[in-house]
Amino acid sequence: MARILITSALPYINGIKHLGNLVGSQLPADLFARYMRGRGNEVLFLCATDEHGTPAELAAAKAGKPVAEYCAELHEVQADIARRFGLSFDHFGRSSSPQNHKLTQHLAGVLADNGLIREVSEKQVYSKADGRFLPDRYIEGTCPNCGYDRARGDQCENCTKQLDPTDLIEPRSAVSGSTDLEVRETKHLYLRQSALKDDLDKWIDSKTDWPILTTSIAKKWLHDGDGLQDRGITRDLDWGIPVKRGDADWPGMEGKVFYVWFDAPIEYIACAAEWAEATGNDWERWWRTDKGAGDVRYVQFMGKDNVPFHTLSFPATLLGSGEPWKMVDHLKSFNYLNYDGGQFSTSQGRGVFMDQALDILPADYWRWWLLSHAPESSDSEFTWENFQQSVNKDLADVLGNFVSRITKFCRSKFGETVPDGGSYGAQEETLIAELTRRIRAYEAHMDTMEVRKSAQELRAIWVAGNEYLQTAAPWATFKEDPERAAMQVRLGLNLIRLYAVLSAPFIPAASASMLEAMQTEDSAWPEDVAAALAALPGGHAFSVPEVLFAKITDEQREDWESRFSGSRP
Ligand SMILES: Nc1ncnc2c1ncn2[C@@H]1O[C@H](COP(=O)(O)OP(=O)(O)OP(=O)(O)O)[C@@H](O)[C@H]1O
Ligand SMILES: [Zn+2]
Repeated sequence: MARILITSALPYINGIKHLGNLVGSQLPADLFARYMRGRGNEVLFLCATDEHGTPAELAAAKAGKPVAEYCAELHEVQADIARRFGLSFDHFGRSSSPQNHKLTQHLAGVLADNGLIREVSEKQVYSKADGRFLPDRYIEGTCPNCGYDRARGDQCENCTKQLDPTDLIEPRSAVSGSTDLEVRETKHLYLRQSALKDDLDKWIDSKTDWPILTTSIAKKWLHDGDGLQDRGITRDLDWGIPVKRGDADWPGMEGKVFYVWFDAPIEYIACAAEWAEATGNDWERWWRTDKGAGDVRYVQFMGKDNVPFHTLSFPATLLGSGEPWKMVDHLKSFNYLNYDGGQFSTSQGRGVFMDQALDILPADYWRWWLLSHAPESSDSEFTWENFQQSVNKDLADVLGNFVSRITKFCRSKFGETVPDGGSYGAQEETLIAELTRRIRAYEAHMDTMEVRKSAQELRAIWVAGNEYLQTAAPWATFKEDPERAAMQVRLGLNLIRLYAVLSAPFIPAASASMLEAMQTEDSAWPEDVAAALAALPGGHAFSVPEVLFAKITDEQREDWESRFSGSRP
């Protein structure tokens, strides 16, 4: 039994996530966690809301709530939706937790002790009306390059020119619109990533099995231009983790907080401490190599935009601390899922959001489509037509139909118990050989987190059962050779249990219904396929389940297509 630590990129707090966020992080992480548990491994699967930073403050202001209250509420909203999507976190924490405050301050202190933090004096725009410093993207004005009047302080989105806030003509606060701005001097802490460049480079080079998407992004940031740059890890904000050096105050840093990208990944560790406190477990045996984490395999899941922070910044924090923290072993990254000819966008409310998805269909329909179309080797696109086709074909016609046919046929000829009698012939031996080959291939793809290939193989496993049923045709056999038909039906009913076990990582609710219909709690992984297909013996009672997957009609598709064509209110 292996020990596997799994984290998903932390969903940001300022709203409900869209299907792109889901398939780029939490959902494939859940697939892997469920699979690894199914194989009998010890798994710790962690996720949390990422709660600090300016966007959270502004979203709270818009909602007319204090930011702490807003975050607490949105955390509950996200936790509830995650549960309804079947995301099987062992703990869903919060980056604002006391555990994360303590650990973030501790790591900053140790980095400073190791000479890896320097103080930098900077000029930043201060808005008197708002009573705060404004991050670049919250300053708007006219672009000096093209004259666009809503250019942001970091970039003009009209002509794409990169800007500094001081380049803008007639700058104003994007928060209040106030033009009463001034440039003030302020001091910040920088993490000396450049000093860790060679160590990081060596560490990345030792990861020979990482996706090219992951290593190419890391290498680009390490070597392009002047190479890896030092990074500011503090901000002039109210909401966040106060800058402290361990337990001690940090002279000159009063009133400042750590930058959200410094504390968010540290929450992966703090989240385990939250879990330990809630459950009485020991978190250090998952995270400290001097305290039992030496045999842990740690896998992270995220979309491509998060890769630099996970391959460079967070490892710089851990390596630089000189403490025996567990470092990531495998980093699975994803390209983007797009929505119907454009991009998913939280700020523009474009696409389908997790709560809306669950309003129209159960989680398994979405889980199957999203995972079987995961944006692995390139970006992929959600269209309603493709969604309808895949769901109807794979889930309704192949898997659902198989379950319905075999259970209903058995009930009509043998009653609701697994029939006795008959023995395997050549056809059954061939099927078992094919299933064995395919299940071993499925395991290999799941082990290496090849999400689409895993889905393809699982579908092929379902198809093999359907084809067997079609050619064995127990309804025809029954007339001449009822014993043989009994054996065919018994095999078919056992296939339902086998499918439930294999499919659980993708479609956990449907799998549970299948096991319930088969009246069994035996969800042992089929190491030996022939033995697995004898798990339900003659005489075992079962029931005919409700329709597992209903087909999506053209009317439904058209209705949803128009309902989700604009932006979320
Ligand atoms: N369209 C997408 N397809 C796949 N993954 C995505 C997509 N958009 C974001 N992600 C990933 O979703 C995860 C959660 O992201 P987060 O909550 O920070 O939202 P985000 O990146 O700000 O997205 P958005 O700007 O659309 O709100 C991250 O790992 C991110 O890389
Ligand atoms: Zn411009």
